[in-house]
Amino acid sequence: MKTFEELFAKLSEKARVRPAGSGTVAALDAGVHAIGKKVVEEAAESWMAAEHESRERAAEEISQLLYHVQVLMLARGIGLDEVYKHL
Ligand SMILES: N=c1c2ncn([C@@H]3O[C@H](COP(=O)(O)OP(=O)(O)OP(=O)(O)O)[C@@H](O)[C@H]3O)c2ncn1[C@@H]1O[C@H](COP(=O)(O)O)[C@@H](O)[C@H]1O
Repeated sequence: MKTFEELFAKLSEKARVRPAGSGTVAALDAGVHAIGKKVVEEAAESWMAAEHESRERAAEEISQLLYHVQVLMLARGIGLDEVYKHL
């Protein structure tokens, strides 16, 4: 388990070190368009799970949505503070 900030730190490190076998590195290499499609896909799955499945399944889909949102941020070089200032 990790917090939103801890996951972002981990993914930032993956982007910097680029370890072999990292799904995050592969996603970053695929680019903003492909990452954006994953964000939309996970958003839809989160919605469907929240409406039709268990709380646990919805939480799982939402965690995947948060992951792909963070990858999108990294792909555009957007830091947490740049997002938080709008909250
Ligand atoms: N939290 C996540 C996480 N959530 C979702 N995903 C990715 O999102 C996919 C889930 O998408 P789907 O439900 O569509 O599953 P799928 O259709 O079977 O997968 P695809 O065909 O779409 O790849 C997973 O297969 C992972 O590739 C994640 N990948 C990584 N993390 C975290 O990121 C860290 C770094 O990961 P790597 O970069 O792979 O080392 C990991 O230690 C985890 O903590």
